Amino acid sequence: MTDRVISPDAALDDERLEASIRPKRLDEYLGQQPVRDQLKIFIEAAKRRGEALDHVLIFGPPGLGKTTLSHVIANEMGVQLRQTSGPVIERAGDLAALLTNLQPHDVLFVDEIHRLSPVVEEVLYPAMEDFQIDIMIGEGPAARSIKLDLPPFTLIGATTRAGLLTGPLRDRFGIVQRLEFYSAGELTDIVRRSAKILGIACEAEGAAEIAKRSRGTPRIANRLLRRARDFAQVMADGAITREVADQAMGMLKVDAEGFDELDRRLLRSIIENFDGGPVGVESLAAGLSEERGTLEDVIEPYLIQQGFLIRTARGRMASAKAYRYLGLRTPAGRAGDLFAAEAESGP
Ligand SMILES: Nc1ncnc2c1ncn2[C@@H]1O[C@H](COP(=O)(O)OP(=O)(O)OP(=O)(O)O)[C@@H](O)[C@H]1O
Ligand SMILES: [Mg+2]
Repeated sequence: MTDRVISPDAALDDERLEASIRPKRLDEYLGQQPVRDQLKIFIEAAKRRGEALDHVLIFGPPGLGKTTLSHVIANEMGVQLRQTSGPVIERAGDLAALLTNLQPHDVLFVDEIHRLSPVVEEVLYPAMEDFQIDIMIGEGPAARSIKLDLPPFTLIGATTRAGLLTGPLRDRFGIVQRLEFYSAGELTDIVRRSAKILGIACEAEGAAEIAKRSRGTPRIANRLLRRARDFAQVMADGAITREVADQAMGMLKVDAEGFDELDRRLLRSIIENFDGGPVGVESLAAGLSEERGTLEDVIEPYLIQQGFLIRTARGRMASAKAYRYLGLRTPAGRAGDLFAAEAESGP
């Protein structure tokens, strides 16, 4: 895993500071309006009926707020949250122990739920559907299976890509929420909120500058805010103005699009080594010495969302926007040429 300032993966110092700025209630959870609107209703309805909330599947790229949202849901429901993750639950017995220790209506949060073993998944199905599990007692010919009743609970599963889940598991979630990249306006609000909590002097324009370069990701926005604070304290008078934010980002080599060296290398590699694509994800990953999963989960989604990268059935292609971004001429017949032609014929 690359160590880069705009990595959406959590770093150690993130973990500590994030605890203080992580939203606890739905109205502190900024952006993701459709998700919030829906959950508000589902939570209210479940509470009025005195039931556990239906199982929730949350998916979206790293750092967009899946874990945060799970805690928010438990808080709003007024229940405890137990946290685990797919790879940690090795045996069916581990899952049984977790489930039988829940209080009625509690949330069991399973991060990286796409990494559950098939055996554990089998146990999960009746637990989710009927609040029952079958466990084996004893071994050999004396072994027998007994049914245990579970308290009604809510399973919240998080994953970076819903496509990695098996069909039967996915079907057992009543509520499926997809998190989208945040707009610059939403991220500005998030930066301002975090600055306030951390006691950082940050002007509105400084916050906007940080937001623009955060790859649509709150975790990155909060991290860039802290780096801008360092810069402001040492190189300026402590306040994060637009200029200070701009200089700090320049020093960190995060450009105006929020891209760093790795993004640029990826786009340049497609163009220079693979003739603009299409190129298969494996070849691309090998060329960059990155893991395929990192490429697909961490680097690509934002480049695709922003229209720099196109995913086709035959592989990845650099768009005309990518050529322009790198200051290269767009070859004829490239996707998005229309825009390039318009842009070039302008004043
Ligand atoms: N909607 C939001 N409003 C304000 N801050 C947010 C929001 N979503 C996330 N954050 C901030 O971003 C940080 C990262 O979010 P979180 O850890 O929930 O991401 P994640 O999707 O679980 O990432 P991963 O895939 O790495 O587990 C949180 O600590 C929180 O401070
Ligand atoms: Mg998480």
